[in-house]
Amino acid sequence: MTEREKIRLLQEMISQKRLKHSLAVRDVAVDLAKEYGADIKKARTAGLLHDSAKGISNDNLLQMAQEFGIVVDDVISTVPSLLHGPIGAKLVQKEFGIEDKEILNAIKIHTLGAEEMTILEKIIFIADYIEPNRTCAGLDELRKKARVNLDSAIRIACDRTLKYHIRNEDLIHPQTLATRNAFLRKDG
Ligand SMILES: Nc1ncnc2c1ncn2[C@@H]1O[C@H](COP(=O)(O)OP(=O)(O)O)[C@@H](O)[C@H]1O
Repeated sequence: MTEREKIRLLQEMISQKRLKHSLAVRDVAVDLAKEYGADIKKARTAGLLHDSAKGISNDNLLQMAQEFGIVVDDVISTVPSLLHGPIGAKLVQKEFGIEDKEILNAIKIHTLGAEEMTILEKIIFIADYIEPNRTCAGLDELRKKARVNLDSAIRIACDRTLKYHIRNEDLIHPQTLATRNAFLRKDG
């Protein structure tokens, strides 16, 4: 499938706004892949397709998780949109015919991260966070950090997510804290 064909299919799955975000994540991921010597083609594909499941309703995400045998923990059952990474990886395999494990895993874990991440996984995680359409305060500093120290940028991104959800009095998935602690150690 060419990239143009991928974009055409993706357009049927997600909103225009989400497509704009996906194209921007693709571009930032490519820049970071060049910076860090990662596989540019894989970064491009994973960046473009990371939010393929973002247009699926919570009820359908939960049903698909059951069909795919994806574990739904306590927090995820309350915040089913956390499934869009794992379900997205399955969809990208099924609908786009992508079999590359590294691409699929980068899509799977792009929201919560993991204690150990490949360079591609780190790039997709942080590109999603810093792409230029995101306008939250203080992001420019994180954008600069991502160019010089990916591990530190991931730790800061997790801190920001944790603070945001605490401020909102939201339920928080513990994987963000586990990712944050692991990257604090790497960084320190
Ligand atoms: N650690 C977390 N705990 C609970 N909810 C989270 C956590 N991280 C993200 N979320 C929520 O999961 C959903 C998907 O997250 P994300 O992909 O970061 O959203 P977006 O790309 O729309 O900003 C959002 O509703 C977000 O608020």
